[in-house]
Amino acid sequence: MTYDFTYEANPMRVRFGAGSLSVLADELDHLGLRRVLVLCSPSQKGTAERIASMLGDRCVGVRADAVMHVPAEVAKRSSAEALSLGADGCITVGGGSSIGLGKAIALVHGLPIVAVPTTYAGSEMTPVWGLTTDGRKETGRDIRVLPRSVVYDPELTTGLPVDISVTSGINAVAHAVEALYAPDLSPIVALMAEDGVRALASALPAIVADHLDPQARSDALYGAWLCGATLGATTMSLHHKLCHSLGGTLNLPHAPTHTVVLPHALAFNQSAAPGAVTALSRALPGSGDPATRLWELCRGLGAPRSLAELGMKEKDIDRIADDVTSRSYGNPRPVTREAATAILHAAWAGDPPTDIGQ
Ligand SMILES: NC(=O)c1ccc[n+]([C@@H]2O[C@H](COP(=O)([O-])OP(=O)(O)OC[C@H]3O[C@@H](n4cnc5c(N)ncnc54)[C@H](O)[C@@H]3O)[C@@H](O)[C@H]2O)c1
Ligand SMILES: O=C(O)CCC(=O)CC(=O)O
Repeated sequence: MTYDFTYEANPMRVRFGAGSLSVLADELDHLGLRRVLVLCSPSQKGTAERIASMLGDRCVGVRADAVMHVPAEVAKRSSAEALSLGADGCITVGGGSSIGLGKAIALVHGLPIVAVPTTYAGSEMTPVWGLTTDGRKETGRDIRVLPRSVVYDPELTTGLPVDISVTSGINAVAHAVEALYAPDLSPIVALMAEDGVRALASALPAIVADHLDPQARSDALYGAWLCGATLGATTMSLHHKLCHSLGGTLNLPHAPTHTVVLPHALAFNQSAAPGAVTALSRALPGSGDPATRLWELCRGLGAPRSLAELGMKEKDIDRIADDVTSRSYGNPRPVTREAATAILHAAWAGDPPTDIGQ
């Protein structure tokens, strides 16, 4: 094989292990942080308060108003609070919504983030921020929003409901799938992507069988770390653009939307991404092409199958197709308005994935 690639490692520390929440204060010492604000979603307030009491007077407050897709007004309010409390950093505990709020604050005030992820979304591994203003979600890259330290404690994920575990796990798989056909893929990222998919594809059925299974929870979080790192290292394509448009414009739930759309976007791209097909065929169980294997895996996990069941109306297909074809991004196959409409229609209806346009 002839290699030709660029790879840039993201500067951050990772502490991984059951019970590793106990090293959080060490991480603050390492970064020289003395006055941190803890951010979380409303349902994670208990964990956030536990962290606040562990940290004592090094914690200046808990803010529990993180919500999906980071509405600009929530970001503005939390930034003002961080400033007025004199915070020198933020701890984000929870999923991508909490980390997204920390990133919005970091983008404006440069406050460093220590992330404690409790879903598999992978935002903690990326310099990618997202912000929704007037129903349009914008994303961008800025190294200031990359968490400086990430504490992965699988024990904090045992309470993650099985349905969220499943969809969040497939959200992670989506990062690895699109990394495998990204224009800026490198060999090390390909290894991470394949192993991340393998880890999640074996851990998720075990979590569905027993959500307290410590090995499965550890394997799933390990897979989420790898998949998140691939998102941080590469440029995402059609699948992520479709999901951002569906989430930002129609406020569809992030991880379930990824779960429904991924087999269809992959089915469309497979013929133009032979390397991704080979890697995914090694990593995913079952037989047939990777899109079909993924569809079958999701079926076995009891995941949602259609955008209709997530609340999307058929009449919205045209609007989203217009939006994704008006944006510019790389994709292994050119995306026509007709193809975008057909992919969205199949995902809306919950049809099995087929190679639209062949
Ligand atoms: N910028 C990036 O790189 C990136 C990557 C992935 C996702 N995201 C963003 O992250 C958001 C979605 O993240 P998400 O899917 O993690 O959803 P989320 O953070 O909204 O979490 C989903 C729900 O699960 C709850 N929850 C989280 N951890 C829990 C636990 N251990 N036990 C019980 N409940 C728990 C949360 O409180 C919330 O109600 C979206 O806004 C998405 O755009 C960003
Ligand atoms: O919405 C964001 O913050 C960016 C999200 C992203 O690129 C990964 C995802 O859609 O899961």
